[in-house]
Amino acid sequence: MPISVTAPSQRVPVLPLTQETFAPFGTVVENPNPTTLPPRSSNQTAASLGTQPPPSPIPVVVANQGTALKYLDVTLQTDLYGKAPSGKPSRAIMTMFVCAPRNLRPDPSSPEVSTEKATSIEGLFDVSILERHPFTQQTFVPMGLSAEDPDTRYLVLVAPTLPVAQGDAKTASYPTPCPPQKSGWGLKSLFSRSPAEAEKTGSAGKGPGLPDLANIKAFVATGAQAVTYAAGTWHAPMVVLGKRSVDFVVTQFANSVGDEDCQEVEIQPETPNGALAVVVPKHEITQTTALARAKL
Ligand SMILES: NC(=O)NC(O)C(=O)O
Repeated sequence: MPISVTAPSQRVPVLPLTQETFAPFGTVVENPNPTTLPPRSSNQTAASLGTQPPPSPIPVVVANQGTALKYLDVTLQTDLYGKAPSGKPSRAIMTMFVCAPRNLRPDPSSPEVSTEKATSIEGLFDVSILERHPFTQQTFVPMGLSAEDPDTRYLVLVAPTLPVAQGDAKTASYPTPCPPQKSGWGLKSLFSRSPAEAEKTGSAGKGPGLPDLANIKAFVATGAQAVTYAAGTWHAPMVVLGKRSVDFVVTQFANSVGDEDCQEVEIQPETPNGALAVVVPKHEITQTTALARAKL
């Protein structure tokens, strides 16, 4: 039976999904430099690279006889099952989630769509459940989408983990790896992708605490972005927006021990009319935000 937690009524705005904003929760997997093509590209407008890889925040090498750029360690595959109480070994698994678009609730505070002041909000998504995989990262790779497709986007909803007092009854039963030591964390280590550095950040597990609902974050992802939830990161089940289902290839580790693979909390509203609701803007609004960001 999942644990139930009460959430105060709250409206959560969506943020564009970037490496920087998502760093405390995992990684965004995307082409780090879409305007740079491989050296032996037939596209004449591409920057000429010769045999040297371009400067990049993510290590990159030229591969495939000069016809490819290979970015290294675009996300870490974290297996912490060695610390699981059952001792049952894990295996790397790949699954496919075929996700239907979610229904959004109309925003009661928006003006009528027929008036001149048409609303910029598509609707509200009520968060009713969060889950985490304490011993593994989980990577969702959308298939067959384009970054510009107005009919498909998806939401990535994540929450930090609350610290726990020893003996906290609600979380005591949850098997989790030890929380990482925070000393020595800095911006550099947060953005580093080397396994040693990752041990100091979220990839070493987040500890047994419940989700910090006051600090839940909502990101809107495009079809050109995949997302990795770091081990132990509280997140909502996938929320596809738009008109069509989206297929995601999902990679992670698992050992088939129920609460070592997945733990859930149900979110109850504090009052009958209150809800933890993500405010979903219309597609044009998020596109404009992304464009403005690209021009900075
Ligand atoms: N994220 C999501 O949609 N689902 C899961 O994490 C799962 O393992 O079921």
